[in-house]
Amino acid sequence: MMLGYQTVLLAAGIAVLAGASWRLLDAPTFDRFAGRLLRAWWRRWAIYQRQWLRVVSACGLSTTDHHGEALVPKLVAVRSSWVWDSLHIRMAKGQTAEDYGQALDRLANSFKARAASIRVLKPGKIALDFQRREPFDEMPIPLPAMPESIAGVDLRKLEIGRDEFGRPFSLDLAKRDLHVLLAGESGAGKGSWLWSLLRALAPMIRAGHVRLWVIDPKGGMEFGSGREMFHDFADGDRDGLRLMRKYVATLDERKFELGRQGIRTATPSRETPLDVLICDELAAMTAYTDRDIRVEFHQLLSKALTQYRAVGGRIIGATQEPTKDVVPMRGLFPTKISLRVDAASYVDMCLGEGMRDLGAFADKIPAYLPGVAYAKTDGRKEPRRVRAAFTTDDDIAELVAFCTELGNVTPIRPEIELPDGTSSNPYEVDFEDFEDDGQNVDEVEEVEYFEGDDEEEDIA
Ligand SMILES: Nc1ncnc2c1ncn2[C@@H]1O[C@H](COP(=O)(O)OP(=O)(O)OP(=O)(O)O)[C@@H](O)[C@H]1O
Repeated sequence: MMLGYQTVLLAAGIAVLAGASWRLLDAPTFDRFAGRLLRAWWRRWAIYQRQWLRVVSACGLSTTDHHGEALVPKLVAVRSSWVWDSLHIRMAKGQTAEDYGQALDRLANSFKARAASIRVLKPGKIALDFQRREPFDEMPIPLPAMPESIAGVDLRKLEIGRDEFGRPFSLDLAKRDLHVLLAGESGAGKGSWLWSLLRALAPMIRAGHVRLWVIDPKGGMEFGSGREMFHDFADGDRDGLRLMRKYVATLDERKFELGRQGIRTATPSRETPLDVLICDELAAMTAYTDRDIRVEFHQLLSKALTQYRAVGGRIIGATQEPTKDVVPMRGLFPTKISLRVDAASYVDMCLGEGMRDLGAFADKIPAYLPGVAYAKTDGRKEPRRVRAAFTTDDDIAELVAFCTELGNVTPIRPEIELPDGTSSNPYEVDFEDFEDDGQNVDEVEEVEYFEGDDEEEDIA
């Protein structure tokens, strides 16, 4: 049966209307499933293919063969994400990727791109990546309000910042983001990610349901101001090893204790707190230190990453160089975050093989946008571009005051050397001496954080 042109027009109209409403209602999922295909198709024909010949000629990328015939590189495919367009190109005979590298700025200007980069896909084939927009230029990232009580903390949704569509971005320390690796060069904004996470956990820290073990081996530069709210703190490499030993011994003990009781998973509480270990510069513990520290730390860290998930062990490791020497165990971190990194090769080292090809151009994050990162979580193929909110020194002071006001955080007390050569902790208190009058504990309903409902997270 022949369809009348009115029917075809009507069907097309309905499809356009449905697409437009979908985009309006949920731009991110529209982009993920339909937008990027439509956009790639549209941009290929409307922009790149139309201007291709002119641009490659103007940029000196077309040549001639011995008959004087033009040899022109071929545009074979266009892929498009919200921020980047990738042009797959078969180079003309006699060309190398280097030729395109030298013409990169000219190509970017010709296509009005903000930045460009080149990748070799296979012999004879390259990808040119053009950044079209910078969503974070215009987007303020509000610091999420600090939850007031532990009832307000959902371990599955610890808000850190916003993604490139302006949606809240959260980490899930209950199930998905059990250990997190953060890579970023100096000044890339690793601190903003770490402090945002602590802020989201604040009431649980205050109640003693989350304990923080912090190794800041660069002399306490990043975390020194928070030491009062940490269960344990080390500002050097040898002390970091001491802390790590203690962490592993504590969780080992808990693992065996719960095992003896037949409990397979622990619920965060004062008895079985979520023990979050943060190491601000892994390289200082795993690479640039004495061999004895390196070897033992590496062994303990690998153990901590593999054995304590169910009993409340979480590791957040940060590094400037996500190389094999520094983080040989990076495959054990289910969630990886790459802020601005020094080298293109660091992107896949941090996020995993092939992530840069999927659009995680972390080496191209502009220096004027600290806190922007690509986040790769298990179970999701593509990385997401995200910016963490910025926690100022005043916010940190407020956080520390809040977390310590009930006195549930074990204070860091230095050991002092006694005249007889032994050492003692002058502040050590035997807690058995005190009756717990229940005043210092937040009222909470018991929530099973590690097992239980499988409610879908908001962001697929
Ligand atoms: N999310 C953010 N939003 C806005 N500005 C930020 C953000 N994160 C960091 N900054 C700015 O960038 C500066 C450097 O950030 P930060 O010290 O966190 O980097 P870093 O990666 O921890 O560096 P280093 O490894 O040298 O400690 C901060 O002082 C702040 O001014």
